[in-house]
Amino acid sequence: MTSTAWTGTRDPGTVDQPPHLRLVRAVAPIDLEAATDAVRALLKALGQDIDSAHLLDTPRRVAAAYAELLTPEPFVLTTFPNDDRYDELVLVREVPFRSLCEHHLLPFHGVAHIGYLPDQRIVGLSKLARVVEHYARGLQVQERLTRQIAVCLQDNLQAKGVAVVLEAEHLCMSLRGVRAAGARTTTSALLGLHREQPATRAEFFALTGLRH
Ligand SMILES: Nc1nc2c(ncn2[C@@H]2O[C@H](COP(=O)(O)OP(=O)(O)OP(=O)(O)O)[C@@H](O)[C@H]2O)c(=O)[nH]1
Ligand SMILES: [Zn+2]
Repeated sequence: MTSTAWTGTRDPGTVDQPPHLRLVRAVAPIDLEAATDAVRALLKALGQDIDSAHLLDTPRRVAAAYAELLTPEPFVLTTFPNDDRYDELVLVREVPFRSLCEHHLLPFHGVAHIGYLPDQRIVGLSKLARVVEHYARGLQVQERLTRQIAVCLQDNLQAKGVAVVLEAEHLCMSLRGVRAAGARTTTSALLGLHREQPATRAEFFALTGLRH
């Protein structure tokens, strides 16, 4: 069973070495052999010729692909002292991401825009993209993914405000079912001053190029 607990461990740091948060998410171990057997059974049940030369190794490949998409990589959320007292918005736009829709196990993919208003510490810019990647690995809904990214940053940066927008296409909605190809879903999570102050919120949306 996959745990729904999303956890972090904090290195308390020293005077010279600031605290670094190592993000790790508790997930149950993956049994690749059992997953391979299950994919083989699924293909058979779906009427596919599992003995064909082309499909022989497909169950193993599919199991490995899902294992990759469901396994978050731990990383260190490096921060630095905000020595220059930078107090304007930091915004990283159009970070590509992909995740798996928990209803159909089909991908949804798009871009994330992540902004924050620093207080005492600034974060390594690549870490904003790593937070997105970390929470995108797993079975998700877009709303939860958006909020998890924002809450993680708020909790660990103690920023004055955090704003996250995801724009994504869900293949369960474009390839099959309603087949609304090209339809994109936008979700947002605004915390702190981004939630409380209309001007702060407006600046974020203006710089992302999004209407609000
Ligand atoms: N809110 C939300 N819904 C999602 C997300 N990803 C997929 N869905 C929706 O989950 C719903 C599942 O609905 P069901 O009626 O149980 O599934 P279905 O019969 O396959 O529905 P259709 O896709 O309409 O054919 C669908 O409306 C999907 O579009 C997501 O990230 N957030
Ligand atoms: Zn879906």
